[in-house]
Amino acid sequence: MTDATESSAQPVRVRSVHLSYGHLNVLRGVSLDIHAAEGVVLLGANGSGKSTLLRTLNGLAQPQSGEIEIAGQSVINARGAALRAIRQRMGYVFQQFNLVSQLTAFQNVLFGVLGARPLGVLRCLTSTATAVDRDYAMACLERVGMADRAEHRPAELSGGQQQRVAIARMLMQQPALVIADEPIASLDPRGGREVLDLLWGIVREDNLAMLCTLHQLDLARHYADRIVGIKDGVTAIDCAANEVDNAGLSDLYAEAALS
Ligand SMILES: Nc1ncnc2c1ncn2[C@@H]1O[C@H](COP(=O)(O)OP(=O)(O)OP(=O)(O)O)[C@@H](O)[C@H]1O
Repeated sequence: MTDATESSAQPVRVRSVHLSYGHLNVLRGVSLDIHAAEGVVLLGANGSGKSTLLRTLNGLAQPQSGEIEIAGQSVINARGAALRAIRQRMGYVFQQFNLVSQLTAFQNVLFGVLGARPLGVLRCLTSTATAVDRDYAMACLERVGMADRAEHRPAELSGGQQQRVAIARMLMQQPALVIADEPIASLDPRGGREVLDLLWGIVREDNLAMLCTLHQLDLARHYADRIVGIKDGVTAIDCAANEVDNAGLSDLYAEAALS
């Protein structure tokens, strides 16, 4: 496949994915599409398999059957350089921020791109990153309003500030697809809204595709283009955010029947 075809390919295409952990059938035929510049919120009760589904997208969890394509590239059975190329397209924002505690905010952002290169950690620590990378890291910090905290370590930052640095680190990767796994679960309501405004604002401005798990239905409706809900291992809801009905959402959180 040519680069031009790859870049125009659908960011995420998941078909009939089945994944079990031993006897626990977590995903029993999940399908999901994310189109270019589309923001999708993934809903589902605790333990319904949202994080597992996210982990299948970058090959960290291996389904027993089904198809997964990221930008037209098959993830299942991808190894080595092919898997690394798929992962480089994806930027992550996690519930627990996952910043390196010994590194400053600036170094953590640099790590977003250097972590995948030879001697990447050393370059972050010894300031041997190129001027281009350093300038871009600072621009990413500026974009999330954290340039004045560039030399602070994570322990010196609030949760909301740490998540801003994590968003800058994600931007440093210049991803085509953003995966955000409960990005506000560790923040208070006001801080959470600020982080979601920032994250979704960047995604919209840069025309990125995003898959974001959330537990707040009002926020899902507010930010998403489309809402996908999983229950009992299958895609129970898949519709435009302004079309999702309350009964469907309540049913999503009614007692699950995983076995
Ligand atoms: N590596 C693993 N080995 C065995 N079981 C696992 C593993 N990872 C997840 N599970 C189980 O799979 C089920 C789905 O977990 P998952 O974390 O995907 O759910 P979730 O929808 O993200 O939940 P939450 O909303 O609580 O974060 C759970 O019952 C969990 O205990």
